[in-house]
Amino acid sequence: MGLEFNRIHREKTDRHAQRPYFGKRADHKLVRRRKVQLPEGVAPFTHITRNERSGRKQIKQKEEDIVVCECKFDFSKADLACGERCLNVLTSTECTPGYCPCGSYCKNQRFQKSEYAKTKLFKTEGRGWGLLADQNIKAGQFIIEYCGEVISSDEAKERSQTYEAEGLRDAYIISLNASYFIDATRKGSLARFINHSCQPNCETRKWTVLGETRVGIFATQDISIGTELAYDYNFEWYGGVNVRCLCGAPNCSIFLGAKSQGFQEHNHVWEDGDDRYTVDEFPLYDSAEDEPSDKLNKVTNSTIQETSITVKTEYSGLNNDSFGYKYKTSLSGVVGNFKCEADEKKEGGQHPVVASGLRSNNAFGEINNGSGAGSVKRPAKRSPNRKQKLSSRKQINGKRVAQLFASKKVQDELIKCEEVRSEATAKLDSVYDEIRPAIEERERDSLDSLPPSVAEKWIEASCSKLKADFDLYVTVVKNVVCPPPITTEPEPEPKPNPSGAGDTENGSKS
Ligand SMILES: C[S@@+](CC[C@H](N)C(=O)[O-])C[C@H]1O[C@@H](n2cnc3c(N)ncnc32)[C@H](O)[C@@H]1O
Repeated sequence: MGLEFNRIHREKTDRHAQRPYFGKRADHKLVRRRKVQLPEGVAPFTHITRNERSGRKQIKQKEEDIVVCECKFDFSKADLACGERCLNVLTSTECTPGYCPCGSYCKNQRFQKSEYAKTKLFKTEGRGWGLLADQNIKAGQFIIEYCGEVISSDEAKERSQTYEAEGLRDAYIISLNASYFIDATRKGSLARFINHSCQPNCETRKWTVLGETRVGIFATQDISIGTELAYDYNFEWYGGVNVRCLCGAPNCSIFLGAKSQGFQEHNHVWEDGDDRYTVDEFPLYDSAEDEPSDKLNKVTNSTIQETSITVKTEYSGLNNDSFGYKYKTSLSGVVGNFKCEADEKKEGGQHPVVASGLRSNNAFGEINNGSGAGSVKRPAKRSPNRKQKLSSRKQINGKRVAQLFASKKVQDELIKCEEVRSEATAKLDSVYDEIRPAIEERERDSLDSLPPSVAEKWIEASCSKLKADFDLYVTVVKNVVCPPPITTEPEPEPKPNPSGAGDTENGSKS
């Protein structure tokens, strides 16, 4: 039964490869706006479940860039369709409707279908609104997408200044990649209410969905109903006000951004690793509710009622002076960045997000690239004179090194390696020139991943170059450590002397 379905389904999928079978229905779902009930006192914003790009249409994924997984659908295990072993899941890429062998049973379209966990807004002590789990959540579970308006870094900078001037205390700008940000201030999902914690129970991860990069909040541990959701903003501090972190965790860094290099360079941090900082010279934001709160404790309904009274105090007490902003970075107008520092060691390629917080800091930072087929690291930007720069970099020159060896055999071997390496370098440069339009197109569209067809070419050329480098270095080391034995050339045989000169009397040669 399972096999039979598989065959039929595959045919159906293939037949519709030209025009995705589920495409229309799925697209229709994508633009749906969900109504959410917001508690009284929440500043108005438009709730969306899909990122919006001002003045631009959604990107249409090219057919050649669709990555089809190799899952085999089995009716008797329909629940496992595109589970954790699905190639797309492993590479943080969602399956494309109409192309997945599991068809409508595919479980790997969580962003597309907005398969969020149940959550609820509540009022925290001193940290504004927060989001709590309204159901038990399993470790690794997708909780919600961080949706908002996708904007350029220039736009983010401008908006950040405007929000600050308007006296907006909380900020909701996170970075999507080097050039783009998600601003959830005016339009966003409930993820915008998730607070920072130094001991979080969630994290952000980037996924490639229909060719676009999107950010989701995932549970890092089992979370029971009623617990506040929090992730580590991993922000960068660029100067200005030092803001107290009210997460209440035992390992709390005390100030938002305290772990960042900017903060540590600017403030005196005790060298023995003590988490105390001198703050005398810096304006310190003290909210009315400056006491650390028990952030991840279960929140009962009565707490929600009680704390909602605090809101008014907090917002009415808003004083622009308390921010005392100084601008230190090239991103002028930015108080402090909530900069993401991706921790690539974590499972599945984690992608901490930069959250901007006017209550504390405005944010600009960068999420690292994702991993996987759909999100291969973009080759670093090359300047026009990159080739020149490359060649001026200190590198072993195989031909020159060859001259240092006495053995002709070693010299030839090194010269050969050097030639292979030069070819690989030239090939890499030409591949880069070839794929540059695709890279630029992706950058314009705020994608930090390359289409697989382009990425494959780049990876192949990069690997050849790396191998050529490696071979050259290994050859040098090998011959330094174990030089071939120096053999003295055998003496040439003397030519027979027709005149007999040089022959001794007894016939032996002299
Ligand atoms: C993305 S918003 C989170 C939602 C916000 N609490 C609200 O009421 O809309 C980020 C802002 O929340 C506040 N915040 C988040 N975590 C905090 C923490 N651990 N300590 C102090 N303030 C925090 C900061 O003002 C920050 O700018």
